[in-house]
Amino acid sequence: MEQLPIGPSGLLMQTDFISPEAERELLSILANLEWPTLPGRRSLHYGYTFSYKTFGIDEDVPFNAFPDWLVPLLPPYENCQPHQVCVQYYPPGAGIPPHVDTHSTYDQLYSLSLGSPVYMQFRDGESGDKVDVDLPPRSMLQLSGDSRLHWTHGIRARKTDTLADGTIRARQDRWSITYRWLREGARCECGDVRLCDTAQKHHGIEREYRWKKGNDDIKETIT
Ligand SMILES: O=C(O)CCC(=O)C(=O)O
Ligand SMILES: [Fe+2]
Repeated sequence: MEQLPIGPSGLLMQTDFISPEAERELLSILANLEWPTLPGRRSLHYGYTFSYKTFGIDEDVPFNAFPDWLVPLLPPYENCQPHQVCVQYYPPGAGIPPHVDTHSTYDQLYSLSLGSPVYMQFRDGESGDKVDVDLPPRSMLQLSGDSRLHWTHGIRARKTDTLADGTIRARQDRWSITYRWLREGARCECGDVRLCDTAQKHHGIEREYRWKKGNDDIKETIT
């Protein structure tokens, strides 16, 4: 993994995490999965299920084992397998609102991009800085440090991205595989009252949860 020269600190990428042939095979497997019939972004979940009551894992739902095709795609950088994996499909024009993945619940966070390249936007709510990071297909992205905790990330819902040289790039179908590990003790110590649910709880801040269709473990942040 290499630190990206742009964006918040802690943003690491490994390009060509899989070969173009492996990507082609994978996309034919994904095409045959039973996706929810929704307009816009669609998600499938493996591993543990998120609980809206405890904001941790739902102890009542058994671990949904990783299918064979997913196992070789698990990031090899951590000392255990992820606790939760979310496979998402974005038709052209679909995005994901700016958010941080829940601090208290999740620790490490990785995402593998497949299909269309897309710009992911990182935002620092404090300074107002926005940075567009191009996610090439077959790249593995790690969000750690500031990029994980103190900047939001999201994908604008639009059909094109305008590149740095002014070229307009049409979006095609995109898939991503997001990997999450549970945070030990389910408490985050970062103290960021804007974005951290643990810090907000300490300060008695009532948060407004807005659950997302098809990707329910993500909530809108209060930037
Ligand atoms: O599609 C992606 O690459 C990332 C999606 C995301 O931010 C998430 O699932 O939390
Ligand atoms: Fe996310």
